[in-house]
Amino acid sequence: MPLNKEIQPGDNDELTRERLQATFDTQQMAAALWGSDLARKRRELAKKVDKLTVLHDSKDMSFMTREEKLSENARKVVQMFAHVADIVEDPSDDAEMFHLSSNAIGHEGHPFGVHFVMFIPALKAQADDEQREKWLMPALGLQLIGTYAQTELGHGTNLRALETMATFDKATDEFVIHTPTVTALKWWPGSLGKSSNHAVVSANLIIDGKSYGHHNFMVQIRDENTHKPLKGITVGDIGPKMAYNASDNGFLGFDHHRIPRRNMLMRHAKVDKNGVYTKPPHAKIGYSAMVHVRSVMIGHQGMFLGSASTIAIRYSLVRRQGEIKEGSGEVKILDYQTQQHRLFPQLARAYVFMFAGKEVRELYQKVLSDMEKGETTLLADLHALTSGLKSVVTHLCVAGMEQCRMACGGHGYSRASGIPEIWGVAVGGCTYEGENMVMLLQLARYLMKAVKETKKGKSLGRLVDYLLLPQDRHSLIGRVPQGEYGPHLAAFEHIARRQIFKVADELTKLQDKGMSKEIAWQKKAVELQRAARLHTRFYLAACFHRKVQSVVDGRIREALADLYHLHLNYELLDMVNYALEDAYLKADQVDFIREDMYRLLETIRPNAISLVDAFEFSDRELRSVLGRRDGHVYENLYKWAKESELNRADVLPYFDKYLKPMMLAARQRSNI
Ligand SMILES: CCCCCCCC/C=C\CCC/C=C/C(=O)SCCNC(=O)CCNC(=O)[C@H](O)C(C)(C)COP(=O)(O)OP(=O)(O)OC[C@H]1O[C@@H](n2cnc3c(N)ncnc32)[C@H](O)[C@@H]1OP(=O)(O)O
Ligand SMILES: Cc1cc2nc3c(=O)[nH]c(=O)nc-3n(C[C@H](O)[C@H](O)[C@H](O)COP(=O)(O)OP(=O)(O)OC[C@H]3O[C@@H](n4cnc5c(N)ncnc54)[C@H](O)[C@@H]3O)c2cc1C
Repeated sequence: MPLNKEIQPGDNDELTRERLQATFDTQQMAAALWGSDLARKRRELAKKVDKLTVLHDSKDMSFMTREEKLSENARKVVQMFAHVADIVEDPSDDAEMFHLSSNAIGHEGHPFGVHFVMFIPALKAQADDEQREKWLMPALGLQLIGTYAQTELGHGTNLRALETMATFDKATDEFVIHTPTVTALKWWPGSLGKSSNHAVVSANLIIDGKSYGHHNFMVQIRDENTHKPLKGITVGDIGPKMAYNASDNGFLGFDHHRIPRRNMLMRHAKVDKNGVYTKPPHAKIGYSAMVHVRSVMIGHQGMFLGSASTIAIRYSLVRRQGEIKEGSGEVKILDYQTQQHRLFPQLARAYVFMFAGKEVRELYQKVLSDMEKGETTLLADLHALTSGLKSVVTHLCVAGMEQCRMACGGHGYSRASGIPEIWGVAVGGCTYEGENMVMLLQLARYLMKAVKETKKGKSLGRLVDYLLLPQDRHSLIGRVPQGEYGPHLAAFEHIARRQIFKVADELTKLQDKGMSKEIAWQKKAVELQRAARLHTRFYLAACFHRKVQSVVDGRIREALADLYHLHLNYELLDMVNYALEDAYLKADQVDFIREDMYRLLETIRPNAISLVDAFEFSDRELRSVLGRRDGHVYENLYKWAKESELNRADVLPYFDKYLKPMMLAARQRSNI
């Protein structure tokens, strides 16, 4: 059977020749990346969106003001819901809906961004049956627009310091929601500024003067018809951001605003009409919407890096600059070893982040169904895993995307490349849903607990059972037959385990000297977050291994294995200092890793375009002139530049207003 190679009439010949070299079928690789069902659905929905002009951008968003962006994406999201039944197979499938929104709307935000990613998940996990009936159904039916208002101007990380109050008034059976200070203003919630009319609000529950910590409350903030803020509510937009500017992240204040008692989300924690409080089965069950987003972010971030890699690799096959052999003509920039070394490891990361995203979603679904039954044993594992992955993946994604941008030279800096916007959206992920450093320390807590269990000969679970294994003193990399990569994965494991035990021992020593647990933790915090990173990078490498092993088709497995082996080599070199510290690796082994990595760059080179084609991003979804599937970059860059708002007239008013009078005056002075 012929292999699918994504060749279409009118394509740039250079790219066609590249595509013909592929050793595998791109549609089968897409199935490995997305899952065969989702890959098929993506392909079909992209075709349908192409035909539905109401879903198309009315102009490039780079040339729009914020208000135009908000209005444009509100228009498109409404059209998207109006046509949803004709486009997707299952509107309740988050993954399919995400791809529809990615094609039709892009990633700059829209009024329902937080509605679907946090508001609804919060209701699903925390509202009781009656409350689900009251709010979840209307929310799913788009009768209201919700947001998730937790962060305040003064505090985002330290949730225990949130100041918004929900004081129970027994006499009226209501909560009084109040913002006591300026720092207590809710700040940042997506779509709050101008779009939402409801919010899940985190506030301190106070009953008879006693605080029970923050809980979630449903608050209507705007009138459903006039959209004006309700009495006692102040709400607005927090202003422009690095990116994500089609989202109206907002502020929100309450002046003794009253809501019924039953507006507290009461699936787990409860308050009855007498003010009697019932504790939830797990203290952090109210954090479930955050865990939900952290779990979806992994795959999304992989997709962002996949988009940037697609743009940079396709462009690097069109762009020619300089000669390798004098007189033999300018080469494609992807033929430079430095360009391959810059881009292929990012491509490999994009692949593994997408695989890890799938694994973590499966664990999330399991925990969610357990929670329905009041079972919370796996919550700590999920929290630890998502905290580490969220931090490592977002960090490596933005570092990788920056490599992609630089690899496109000057044109990468233009918004026409599409990279600045996706970079800006992805980098937000380092901060939202828990600042990365803070979340790494959450994982470190879990790892330190795991060490304690290990010392008793027990394991906390599958994610950390490698801590029970003995340490090898020396690596076998380069000491076993060429082509065996078991020792590479063992090196990730060794490095993580060693750092985890090292910092655990250091903490114990400090405490043995009389230092308090908290101060010892501070003294070792940098080392602790390193342990969390190394653990997560081991998890990612092991996840890549699991994926390669699971692929049945030989050609796909071989092409994926090349990426996997590159990943092992590149990441090991990135963290090689840890393996040199205890002489686990010797200098000749580091050289071996390097040489093997250079060999793999050459092996991957002929498959490069097909490895990015396999993401199957449509041009509409990619929104990049450089990353166009057909490779016709230059004529389209020129066309794009002509759309610039500055080109609407040959002479703009500021010339006559400022520059001309200055030059005239200067000329007059020089004539005197
Ligand atoms: C259809 C799909 C469309 C998708 C479209 C996607 C586009 C979307 C784009 C953008 C959307 C952006 C949306 C962004 C939203 C937000 O940012 S919402 C706000 C998020 N805020 C945070 O993440 C705050 C971070 N802070 C915290 O989570 C916590 O404060 C903390 C740092 C974890 C500490 O909490 P706390 O002080 O309460 O707890 P500790 O005392 O430190 O720890 C006590 C123990 O609890 C354990 N713990 C903490 N959290 C959890 C949890 N979630 N689950 C389980 N266990 C938890 C912690 O580990 C401690 O355990 P131990 O005592 O055993 O060690
Ligand atoms: C694009 C975007 C969208 C958002 N959407 C929402 C939303 O929909 N709803 C919502 O409620 N919020 C939202 N947020 C807010 C977001 O969740 C918070 O900004 C985030 O949790 C970080 O909190 P912070 O801003 O208080 O940072 P800070 O905690 O002030 O962090 C500043 C620095 O202090 C360090 N630090 C803080 N605490 C510790 C610690 N314990 N140990 C070590 N270092 C520490 C951090 O590592 C960081 O370097 C959004 C934010 C962004 C950027």
